[in-house]
Amino acid sequence: MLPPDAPSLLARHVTVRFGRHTVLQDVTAGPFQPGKICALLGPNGSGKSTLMRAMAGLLPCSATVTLGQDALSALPLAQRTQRCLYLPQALPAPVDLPVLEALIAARHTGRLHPSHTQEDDIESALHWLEKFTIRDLALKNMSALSGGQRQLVGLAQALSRQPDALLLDEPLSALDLHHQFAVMALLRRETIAHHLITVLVLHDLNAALNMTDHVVVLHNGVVKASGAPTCVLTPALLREVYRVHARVEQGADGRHFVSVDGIA
Ligand SMILES: Nc1ncnc2c1ncn2[C@@H]1O[C@H](COP(=O)(O)OP(=O)(O)OP(=O)(O)O)[C@@H](O)[C@H]1O
Repeated sequence: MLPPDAPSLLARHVTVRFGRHTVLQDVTAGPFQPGKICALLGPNGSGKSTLMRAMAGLLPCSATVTLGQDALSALPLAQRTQRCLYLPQALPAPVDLPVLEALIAARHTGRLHPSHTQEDDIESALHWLEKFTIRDLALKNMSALSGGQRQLVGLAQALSRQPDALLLDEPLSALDLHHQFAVMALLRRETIAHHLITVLVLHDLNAALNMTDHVVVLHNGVVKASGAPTCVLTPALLREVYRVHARVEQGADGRHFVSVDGIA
């Protein structure tokens, strides 16, 4: 049950230009609801990362971003990041630091925890490593991790900071099938348990269909459609936006999948 005052995230009037190229034109995205996972979809170059970075305050742009009654766009960046955290598509830098320390450093970024003891910090870091089933990496150096392991550590760092809203840019891109499913299931559990607002960029439409509550489709600088995944991903939208002849089908187990017949 959600608390009655649980805030939702809303971005309005997002216009972003790079030189003469207008990437987003007066986009309204949201409200993204607490306790729900929303996938931001769209073809390459459609502006998904740009929209996320604009929502997180990482791009100079005209936009009004609110979290409940609070205008995030009026907050200093450090404060804004505590409430609405963007995890970029690029993997965390392979710094010369053990994973455990990288987790502790992330917990302290932009925030002072005067009441936290070193034991608290270590316990919290181990807790998040455990959740991502990577506790065995605790003492390994960040620079010695594989791409997928770095992505898992980046996600653990992001979740450990406990923002109100998490904006995850292609969080599954370096993960094998097992970890893709495990991470999506973990995100769902955390989203529900902590009334998190989780927005993620996905290219895997099957994951969007089966593991998210809502999708927003970007195309040519505007929101083309938004709503429940199976309602939005129609053959007409897949043809126009993704340029494929395809349809969503349902397997005997109830799960949905995209069946592609060819390129449109
Ligand atoms: N810093 C920048 N300078 C100039 N153009 C940019 C910049 N960042 C993004 N763009 C352009 O903005 C458009 C949208 O880019 P964005 O990264 O938001 O797309 P995306 O939907 O996330 O794509 P992908 O699925 O390929 O990651 C692209 O045409 C890109 O070339």
